[in-house]
Amino acid sequence: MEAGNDKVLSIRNLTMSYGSKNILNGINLEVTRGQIIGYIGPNGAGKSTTVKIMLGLIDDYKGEVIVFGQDISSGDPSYKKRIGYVPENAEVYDNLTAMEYLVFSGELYGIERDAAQEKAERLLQQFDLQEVRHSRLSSFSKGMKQKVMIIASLLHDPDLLFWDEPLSGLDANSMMVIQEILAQLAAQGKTIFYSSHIMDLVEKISNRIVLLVKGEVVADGTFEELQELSAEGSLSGIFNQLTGFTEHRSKARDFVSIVQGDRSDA
Ligand SMILES: Nc1ncnc2c1ncn2[C@@H]1O[C@H](COP(=O)(O)OP(=O)(O)OP(=O)(O)O)[C@@H](O)[C@H]1O
Repeated sequence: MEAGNDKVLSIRNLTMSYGSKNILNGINLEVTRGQIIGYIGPNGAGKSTTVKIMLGLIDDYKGEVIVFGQDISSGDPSYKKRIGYVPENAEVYDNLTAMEYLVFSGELYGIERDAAQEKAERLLQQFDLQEVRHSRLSSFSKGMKQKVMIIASLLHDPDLLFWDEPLSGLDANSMMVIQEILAQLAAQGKTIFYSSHIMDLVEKISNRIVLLVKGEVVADGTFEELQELSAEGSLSGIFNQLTGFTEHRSKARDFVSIVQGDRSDA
């Protein structure tokens, strides 16, 4: 633990471009232990790019990124041992069985093979997946795969979690369990960075919401604080307003009237 220091992550003036296209335009974020951050924004806003930088996968950024007190540009990868990651899409592992994938993931993080296997078995059982643990991931439903990815990200009991759309495909009961797991992990001082397009869920799960638009943070606060910025009551309404999208009603009205036989161009 970082004695007496609650700061987990610090991003200062982060900019990044692909060729001549500016993707991140000066992001500043300070994150402390126990926060569940809903990291949201329109497609292409730069969410995954920011996460990839924090994971050390992209290094040609400008600005400062400090994780657990370590400037990640120093080249020392040790901070990654304390990170868990659920990628949006992990189909590359489809040919492995659930157990193979989990043991492999555990070993990557330095857990002994037997210990990884035992912990994986117990966690799979919690998600009712023990009977299919030796089946290939390619035969799993989307929600089953997501559960395996979630277990893989937690096997080494990390302090910082990056979850990219982790609950897509999960049924309502499983979502409630995961939501509760996140709350309990955060209460124990873990930090969760959570990217999703499912606004109702972000609203429920996060204790802080960061909205990114065109590579800039346009809102950062609790859901209640964001509500003060907007006339809208729900997070999806706030999202629409702050991203400048206000035509959903007129678009829907036009669409429905065409469906119902309106032949005018109006
Ligand atoms: N490898 C790459 N080469 C060139 N441009 C890229 C690359 N990866 C991402 N981009 C561009 O960077 C921008 C930000 O992409 P990013 O994936 O970070 O967005 P995002 O907010 O995660 O979007 P989504 O919600 O769709 O996942 C987009 O315009 C995308 O086209």
